[in-house]
Amino acid sequence: MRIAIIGASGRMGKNLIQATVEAEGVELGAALVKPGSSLVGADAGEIAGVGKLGIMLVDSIEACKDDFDVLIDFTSPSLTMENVAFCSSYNKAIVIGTTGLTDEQKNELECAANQAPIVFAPNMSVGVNLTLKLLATAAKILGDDYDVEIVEAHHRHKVDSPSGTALRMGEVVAEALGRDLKECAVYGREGQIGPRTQKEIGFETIRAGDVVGDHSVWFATEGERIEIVHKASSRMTFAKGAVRAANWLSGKQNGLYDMQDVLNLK
Ligand SMILES: NC(=O)C1=CN([C@@H]2O[C@H](COP(=O)(O)OP(=O)(O)OC[C@H]3O[C@@H](n4cnc5c(N)ncnc54)[C@H](OP(=O)(O)O)[C@@H]3O)[C@@H](O)[C@H]2O)C=CC1
Ligand SMILES: O=C(O)C1=N[C@H](C(=O)O)C[C@H](O)C1
Repeated sequence: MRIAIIGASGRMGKNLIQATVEAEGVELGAALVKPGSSLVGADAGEIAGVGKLGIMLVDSIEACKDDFDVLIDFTSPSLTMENVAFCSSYNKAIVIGTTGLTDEQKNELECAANQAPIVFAPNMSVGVNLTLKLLATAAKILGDDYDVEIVEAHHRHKVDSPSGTALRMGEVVAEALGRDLKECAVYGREGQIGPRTQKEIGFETIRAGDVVGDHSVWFATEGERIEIVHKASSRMTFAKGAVRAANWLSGKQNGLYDMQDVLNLK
């Protein structure tokens, strides 16, 4: 599997280059940066701190389309949607880690998946994907007596809120409780808000310093509370998951998959 990484000089991009180089069964085919970037022509390995790889950074996906089988995209929603259109028109696989997509963009992914195999997941770490299973189990056992609150913390540069992972955690818990997250989610309370309603699922966001990604889900009732917590301490956990997903896509039929499929957790 030849992998192309777009957003190669970004926080995740550099980790993705390292994870690709370290993984078996895959190789780095291309690495892309923003059009006009001063990094065009630089060695992708040197940018990622893993030494020379002989793969020069480029700024056009069209120009390197023969150099890869699967694109890994951790960028922004609008760029990701352009890349999805490109990959589906050339029947290339794509692994998407970008968060903050609108409902309309998520629907477009479902259509594009008729023409290309796609893995789309807000969090590629094994730990978070196991946590999603634990959350469904906890919610089913605890039921409506326990208030659910989801607290997430990320670095100061993150642009979307709540995190994609927090939203997915909310969806999993809501589904297990027979609720629709769109109807029961409450974001960032402030002012004279009155008492909590029984079925709401609250989201709180912290943005500070260099936090890689913390998620904590509370189930609280009179007399006790349970907290299910995941803390990422390195972006390599996401990058390794994305490369695993890229490798997993080899020979897969067109369709929309997530990390639960990749990790066989369904
Ligand atoms: N699913 C998961 O497991 C994870 C998901 N994420 C998500 O991944 C996304 C990226 O996060 P992060 O790496 O921190 O963000 P960064 O801003 O560090 O990286 C994004 C990169 O994309 C580049 N870029 C922008 N436009 C283009 C373009 N037209 N062509 C090529 N490259 C372009 C940027 O370049 P420039 O800097 O020059 O603007 C930047 O290097 C976010 O949505 C985040 O939430 C993050 C971690 C884990
Ligand atoms: O932007 C980040 O950094 C992260 N984004 C993802 C999200 O929005 O859930 C995953 C991870 O927590 C890091």
